[in-house]
Amino acid sequence: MLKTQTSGGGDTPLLQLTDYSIRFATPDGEVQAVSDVDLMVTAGETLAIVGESGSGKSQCFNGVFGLLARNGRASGAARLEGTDLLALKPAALDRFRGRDMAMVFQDPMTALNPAMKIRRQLAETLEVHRGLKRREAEAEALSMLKRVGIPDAERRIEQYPHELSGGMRQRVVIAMALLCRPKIIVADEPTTALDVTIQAQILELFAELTAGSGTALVLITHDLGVVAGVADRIAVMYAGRIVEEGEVGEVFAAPAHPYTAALLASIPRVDRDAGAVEPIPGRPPNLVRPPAGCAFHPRCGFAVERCTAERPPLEAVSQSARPDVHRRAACWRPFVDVARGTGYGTVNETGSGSIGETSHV
Ligand SMILES: Nc1ncnc2c1ncn2[C@@H]1O[C@H](COP(=O)(O)OP(=O)(O)OP(=O)(O)O)[C@@H](O)[C@H]1O
Repeated sequence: MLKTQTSGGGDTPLLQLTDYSIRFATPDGEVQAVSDVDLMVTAGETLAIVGESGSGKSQCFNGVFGLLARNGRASGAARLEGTDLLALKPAALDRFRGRDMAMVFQDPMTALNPAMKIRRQLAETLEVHRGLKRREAEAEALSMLKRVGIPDAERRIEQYPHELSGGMRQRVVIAMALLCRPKIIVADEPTTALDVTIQAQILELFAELTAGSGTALVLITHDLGVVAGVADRIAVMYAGRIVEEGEVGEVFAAPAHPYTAALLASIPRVDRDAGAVEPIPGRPPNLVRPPAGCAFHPRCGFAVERCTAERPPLEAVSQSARPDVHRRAACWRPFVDVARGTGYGTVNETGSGSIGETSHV
């Protein structure tokens, strides 16, 4: 698969989340869905956001797009090229959506109008966001449909969404997102509903179409398999916080946080037999009353007393092979030696199950 060109975390931020939190008011108390996130997305990069179900991946970006449920509230700052999106009035935020930033969801029908032909839906996007005249808009819509690989595009463009397959509908939604030449596209589990061969095609398409265009892609997924092929960087979320962040190859080879290692060990991999898959013990915490200290400590085989009482900050853990890419972990016992390619995952594989002081960085 293709990888997008990127300069990683070193450039001027396109999107910068600072002290960013999301809370939901519920009868049981406040759900701490996203907490104190500091995250940067740079132009042209593909950043994967991964974590178990309920870890806050979707809400984190729903908040950026102003799409939280009524009981939700985002705080901190979410700056797109310096403009704090959280401070904008709905009408102003609306102008950013579609034009500067686009979101692609798992179900393409959330973005498509079932009663409107594809031609009109795509053309309308261009008329509204880029001010194109009808004829121009329709011509560009057709050429984009061809670029996203819809066969027989001249005929398909005259159809309604229900006449297309799921994979084709998702291609239409991607076409719609790309038509406005947004600075950033957030794709939330864009291929989960599709069959496996189509999944790979759609992700390759995304990578191809964003590569070189300067458009940043944030890929939200619980499927670590898709991450390896298309993303440049990865941010791992647990209980609403980023627990590890870094260049994909490095994080996969030498996870610095026990949760990342556990997540990697919990998925089938082509280089290991099926028996090597180890589900993560225990359950994700209740976000109304998250555990004190590190939220992962009740499930962590490496926790020490400090982990139960003090929350570890997200801090640089090593001299990365790519110094322009942040490598951070929120762990009191981060364990990574990039030069030797060791991390928590490699500890498990050698069966030692513990870490030595000398290996700390
Ligand atoms: N409207 C809401 N009211 C209360 N809690 C909510 C609301 N919406 C989401 N949450 C909670 O916020 C937390 C984060 O949810 P989020 O959808 O971001 O998780 P996720 O990591 O994207 O999971 P998934 O992969 O299952 O979509 C979850 O605990 C969820 O139950």
